[in-house]
Amino acid sequence: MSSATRVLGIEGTAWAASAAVYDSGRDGVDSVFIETDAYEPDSGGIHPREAAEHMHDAIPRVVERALEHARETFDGPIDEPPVDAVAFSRGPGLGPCLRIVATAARALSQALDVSLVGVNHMVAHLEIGRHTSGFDSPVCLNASGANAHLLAYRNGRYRVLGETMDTGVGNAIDKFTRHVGWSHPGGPKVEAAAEDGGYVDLPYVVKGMDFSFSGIMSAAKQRYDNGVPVEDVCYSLQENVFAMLTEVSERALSLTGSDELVLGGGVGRNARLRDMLAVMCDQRGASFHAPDARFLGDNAGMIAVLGAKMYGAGDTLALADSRVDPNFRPDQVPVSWRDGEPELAVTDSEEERIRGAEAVVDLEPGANRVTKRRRPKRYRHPELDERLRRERTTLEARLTSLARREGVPTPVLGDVDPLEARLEFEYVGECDLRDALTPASIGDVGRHLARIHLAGFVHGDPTTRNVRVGRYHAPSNDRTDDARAQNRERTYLIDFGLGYHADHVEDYAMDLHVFDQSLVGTADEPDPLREAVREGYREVGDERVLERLEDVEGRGRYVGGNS
Ligand SMILES: C[C@@H](O)[C@H](NC(=O)OP(=O)(O)OC[C@H]1O[C@@H](n2cnc3c(N)ncnc32)[C@H](O)[C@@H]1O)C(=O)O
Ligand SMILES: [Fe+2]
Repeated sequence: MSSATRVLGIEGTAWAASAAVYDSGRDGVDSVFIETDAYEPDSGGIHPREAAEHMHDAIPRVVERALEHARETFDGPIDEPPVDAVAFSRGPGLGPCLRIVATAARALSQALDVSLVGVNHMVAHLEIGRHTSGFDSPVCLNASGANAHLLAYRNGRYRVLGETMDTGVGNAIDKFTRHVGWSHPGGPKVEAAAEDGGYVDLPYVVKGMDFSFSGIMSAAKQRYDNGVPVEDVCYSLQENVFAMLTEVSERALSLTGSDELVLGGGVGRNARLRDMLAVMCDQRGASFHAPDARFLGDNAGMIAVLGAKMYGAGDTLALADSRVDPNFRPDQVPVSWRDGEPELAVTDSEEERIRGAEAVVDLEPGANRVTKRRRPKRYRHPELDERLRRERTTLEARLTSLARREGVPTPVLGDVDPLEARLEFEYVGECDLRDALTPASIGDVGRHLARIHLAGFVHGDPTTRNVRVGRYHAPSNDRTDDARAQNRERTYLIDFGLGYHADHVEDYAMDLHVFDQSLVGTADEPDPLREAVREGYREVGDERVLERLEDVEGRGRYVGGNS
């Protein structure tokens, strides 16, 4: 008889004082007991000091309750501890709250004489979904209060494929509800009010794999102040914010080639968000999983479950190393418990029909033609859907031509039909850059991006799939230098559908950053390639953009490479 693993978990990063007992079961049927005491501010948002006072009072109570449960359900020898380990949330979260949780966890592990496991709260939000789904290697959307990001497992880490450029998604929604005078947490109230609402136009901001909520939130407050019914604002807020998250999730599936998506985090309790993700996955033939509501918002169950996996891998902490980390990022965690498990590979390339996240693309190399159609996305509100498809089609046509005028190889435009969201292009290149990652082509990309930035616009989605590489076949009447240098390899930028006019260094740096992250996500040894794109950029472009790029990466949100 193999013995079960039993772990007591403690959570208290922000609002939930929670303790849980995970039992892996002897017969393959596991169980999770969770006891939670929520902090509910009288007014305003979460006050860090009040939250810490709540943890101080409530953590001992919930831990006691979990321990009682562990003792009641323990059928081992009377002189043995009722669990194998104590796991706790080490971060990210509010420092004073984290320290109370850590102190309780250390004391308990010592009293019981069992191992101590330090869990990253964000990774716990995603592992619980992987655990309850049974999926092998899903992409995970984390939609929680203080965060919003997409993660995928690669080279022993969870990589951040995309994330919010400002606040977390829950906090953004909660800020709006504070503005209209509703108590915390606002998310469930927005969901309830949205049921009686209709659609009004609001901003929609997706930049490559990243997204931003600040513009849409100010606009929502303004609409409300101007007398738009709050139900309509709530409805439209949900439609736009969740469509942004769904769009980026789809892009992550497309980029990684995964056909599994799991959802985590407190905002995952929202039925409209789950519905959009399910519809998107259904439309592209992927599987979607959201864990039960009790595992979505902050809870110690997810801490205990991941704690058990880490304990199984021998990933425990010495007391001296058990400091908390309020800024603990998910990509800082060495994933000890998935050794030898499948990771997200890069998909194979040339099919005749490519289903990107954005559009269906029909390739006819023989006819030298590519037709791109932005099909309606069923998950999006029809009005929003139509607006995005039309805008992106027109912009893509315009920016593709503009880039050519700046000397950047792009496909020649054939036909444009904004109403049908259809574009026809010349077929260019022989393969995607992702299948021919050479420093020379990547240097080209650096120079190309620098040129369009100097011309005052960004590509918006410069990934290794949006660059084509191949020999240039000049038509016989083309007498340019390029035509004479026929044997030279050419690097084309395609898919300007997310491009926009911009004159801020920050936008240019973000453009480069998107490409940089795509290299990190695609190449096994990204570092020389990352250097090549910077060198190319430096030759043509503005040095300040490269300085800002370092800045962007130095903000700590983005950790690339294999370290
Ligand atoms: C660092 C950690 O402390 C933080 N946790 C956190 O913020 O709690 P979490 O339970 O994951 O998410 C809470 C958020 O989830 C939102 N929320 C809960 N139910 C919701 C609903 N039905 N619709 C929309 N939002 C909802 C709340 O408004 C709140 O903003 C995090 O994971 O970012
Ligand atoms: Fe959370």
